[in-house]
Amino acid sequence: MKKSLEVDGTQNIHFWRRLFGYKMSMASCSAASASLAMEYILLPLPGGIMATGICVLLPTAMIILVIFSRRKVVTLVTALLRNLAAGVVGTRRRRELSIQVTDRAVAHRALVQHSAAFLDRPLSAVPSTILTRNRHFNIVSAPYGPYWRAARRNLASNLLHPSRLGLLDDTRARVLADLLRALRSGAPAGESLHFAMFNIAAEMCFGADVVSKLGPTRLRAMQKFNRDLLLAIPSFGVLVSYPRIGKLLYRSRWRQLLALRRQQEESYMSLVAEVRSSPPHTTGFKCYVESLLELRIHEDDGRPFTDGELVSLISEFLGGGTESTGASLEWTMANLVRRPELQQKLRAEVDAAIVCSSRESIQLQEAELSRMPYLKATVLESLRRHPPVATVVRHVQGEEAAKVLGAPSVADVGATVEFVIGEISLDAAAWPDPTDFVPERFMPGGDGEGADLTCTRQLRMMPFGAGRRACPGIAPAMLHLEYFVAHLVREFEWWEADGDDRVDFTVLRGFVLNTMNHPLRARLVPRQQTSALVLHAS
Ligand code: HEM
Repeated sequence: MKKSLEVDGTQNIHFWRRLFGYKMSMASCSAASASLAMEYILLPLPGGIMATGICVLLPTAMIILVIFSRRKVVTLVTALLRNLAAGVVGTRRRRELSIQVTDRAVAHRALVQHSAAFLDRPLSAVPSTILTRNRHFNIVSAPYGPYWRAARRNLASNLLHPSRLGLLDDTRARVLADLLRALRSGAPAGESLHFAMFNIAAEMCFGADVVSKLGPTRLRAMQKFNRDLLLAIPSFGVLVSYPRIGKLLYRSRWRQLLALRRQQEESYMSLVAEVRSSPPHTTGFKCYVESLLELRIHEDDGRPFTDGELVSLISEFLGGGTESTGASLEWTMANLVRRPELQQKLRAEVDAAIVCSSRESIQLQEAELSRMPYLKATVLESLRRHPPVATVVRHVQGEEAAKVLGAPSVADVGATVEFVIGEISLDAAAWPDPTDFVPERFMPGGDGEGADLTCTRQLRMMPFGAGRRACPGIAPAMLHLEYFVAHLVREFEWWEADGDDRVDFTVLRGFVLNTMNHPLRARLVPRQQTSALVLHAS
């Protein structure tokens, strides 16, 4: 197995880290080093020498570690046994490369210019694909083909298309009112922002009537198990690669997976039944579930989605779409709390737009938002500096991919390729002082003026991915981020809290998304003049 590859911005990453996930390799330095020692020293050797090596390495490592800590010995032995049982077998079976791309030119070449060779993702670690042995897909996990096309087309053109977003004005207004009420009564900022994004997605998914019957307690419970699932996904990786052995060795993970899936099925299918029994919408906004129930996959004998597929698609919609938007909203507000001068500049723009508004409504509409360049610049800078999704992942094999990656063996053995979104958008050649938070970059005359989020022309940041499998949720995500940021700075002055509640930009590691490790806390001072401005305008 080729151990290290540094070609044109790509590099091989450790098999063991991929196998056991970030948490595992970080859990104990000794276990991680032993894993790496095995990977580098033992695995390339013939069976007999390898076994002898393990016999030498294991007792030596134990003797050294006993001197330091007994607890570490236990961790090491457990890790080694698990590595031996699952990993060694696996390494001998699948000698695929694992490649990281941090160079934006390589990313553009691969994902946009040669997108046909970069269409599939590796096996997904979501419960549905593990439990059904890769038969129930959602859009993210589906291989490029008829099922993916039908499901993606339905989502992108029926629900998320920019022309449909105006139909959600009432939903946005309702969720905003709930959010402002919660913040005025002292609810914690970070959690409230995430819940607001979940609330919008739930209405888009099941319709306003069904969600209003649910009530906030059940909605919060749904949000919680969605988040628990996203938190657990990295640890399910081993169950995907080695379902049989993984199930035996990681019993608690297996039980957690079953419990999460059961919760999803019970909760979502009862709501699907309610949507089914409601009269269909002939005009206005049609919720996601309604569109899924009507859809037939023509390329697959015109069949409808199965219940298992419905649960997976709903889970993806509620989980992926809301946690990423919620994380981005939280990062944006955290930067505005830390930098009051940016907040002031943004507020001046928002206030000016409201004074100029000819309507009585206090809700900012898409038309007004589109006339706020500094608002858009702030959201874009937040997505560049704190991209909520950490990596774009592809599974590739064949000549074309091998050529683009500069790794000839990819043609035969294949590779998992991770495009590291955060590093790509911190390229100092594209952005001066890349780690600074500077919305002005995206204003007229700035380096990022006219930034292309679809990355078609050029790739300088890729928060929504790139190519044919890029995120279909760009339009609603941008609209909701701009809408909520504008109203939040209009309604409150956001000041930094004291002590432990000061803004902490540490990222929660080991999660599939880049969210704040310490949820945002802030001191919110309601602004009285807002309603006066609106009255003046009307
Ligand atoms: C700030 C918010 C969001 C960010 C940063 C984000 C980011 C991403 C990224 C990086 C990908 C992978 C793209 C690739 O592989 O090239 C993705 C895929 C996807 N996103 Fe989003 N997303 C956001 C919001 C949403 C929303 C609101 C939805 C809608 C419910 C959504 C639905 C999806 C789906 C279905 C895919 C899979 C696309 C496919 O495989 O064809 N996302 N997103």
